[in-house]
Amino acid sequence: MTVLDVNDVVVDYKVSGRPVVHAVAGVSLQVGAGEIVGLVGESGCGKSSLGRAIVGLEKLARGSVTLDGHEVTPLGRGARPVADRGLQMIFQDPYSSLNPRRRIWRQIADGLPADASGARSAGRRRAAVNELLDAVGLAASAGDRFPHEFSGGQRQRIAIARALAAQPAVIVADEPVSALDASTRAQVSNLIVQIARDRGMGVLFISHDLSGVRHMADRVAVMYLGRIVETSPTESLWSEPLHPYSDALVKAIPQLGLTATTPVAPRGEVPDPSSPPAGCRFHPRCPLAFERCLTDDPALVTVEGSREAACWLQPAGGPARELALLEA
Ligand SMILES: Nc1ncnc2c1ncn2[C@@H]1O[C@H](COP(=O)(O)OP(=O)(O)OP(=O)(O)O)[C@@H](O)[C@H]1O
Repeated sequence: MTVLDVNDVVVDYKVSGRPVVHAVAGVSLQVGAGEIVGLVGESGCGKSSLGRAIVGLEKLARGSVTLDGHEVTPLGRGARPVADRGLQMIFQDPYSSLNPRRRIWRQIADGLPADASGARSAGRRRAAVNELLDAVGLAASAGDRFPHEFSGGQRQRIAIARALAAQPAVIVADEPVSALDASTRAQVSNLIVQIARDRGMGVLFISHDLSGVRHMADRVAVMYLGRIVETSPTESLWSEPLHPYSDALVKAIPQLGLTATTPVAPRGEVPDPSSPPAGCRFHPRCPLAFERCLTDDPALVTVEGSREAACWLQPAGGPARELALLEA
């Protein structure tokens, strides 16, 4: 069941004296209850801008965001704080979003909904906070401490507890584990998966680390220069990427056990989003580009039921199949 429905969202940045940056150029995306959707792509593709727009931290130039059937980001209202309790965001650096001078339990308690009588007693609020601390693997005593007393991984657990306090339907997590060391990264990723499953909560997990996403996401949306170019179930993306850009990202990951395979980064750089290439935005970097790609912009279309791709080679055969044909 779809819980978050992002429809044709556009985010522009206007800086005086400079051309407008079209960071998100018409993105539609859905997240189901209890579903973890990875949003991947190179730096500068617009992932953070999209995530921030979804929770209301960036102004939408066009489009809508619907949560549980209710529009939460009306067009033209402008940027506003994360106002809808049903949508919470976790950031890469939890320290910057925690108040250094307030005890942890109070910061988590701020997110608790008021109960039927309008306010919760201090004792009940503290008990609710203790439950949340327990849910993220921290002792109740952590609530009496201050942010600087915790490691990066523990702070991210606190940020998750604080987001959970509002009982969100969806969490947008923007690179939540990128700043952590490898073992902590796995633990915090696993925690997010477990919480999403236990609570039926949707997660949009933004990451430039495709291999990390592979172990936790049900589905992956690949973003390139402000657009979604492919959405696929995670394993399908791995075994048979439909879009040449997804193909390049998968090939850029060192394959365990295949020491002979040299990872190949997508060639070239992400173009300037203030003047994207004509036709398919990926064509200047695409090894499979042909005439039509230079002039016509491919829409994201359904391929094979649960998969979508924006490529003129689809639905009649993507990069993986192309390769198979060449090798045959
Ligand atoms: N506040 C801003 N003002 C102007 N341009 C911005 C602003 N924020 C982002 N941009 C530009 O918008 C484009 C998309 O940036 P965004 O941070 O959303 O991408 P990203 O995929 O999340 O990259 P990263 O992983 O590096 O954060 C980039 O060209 C970036 O320079």
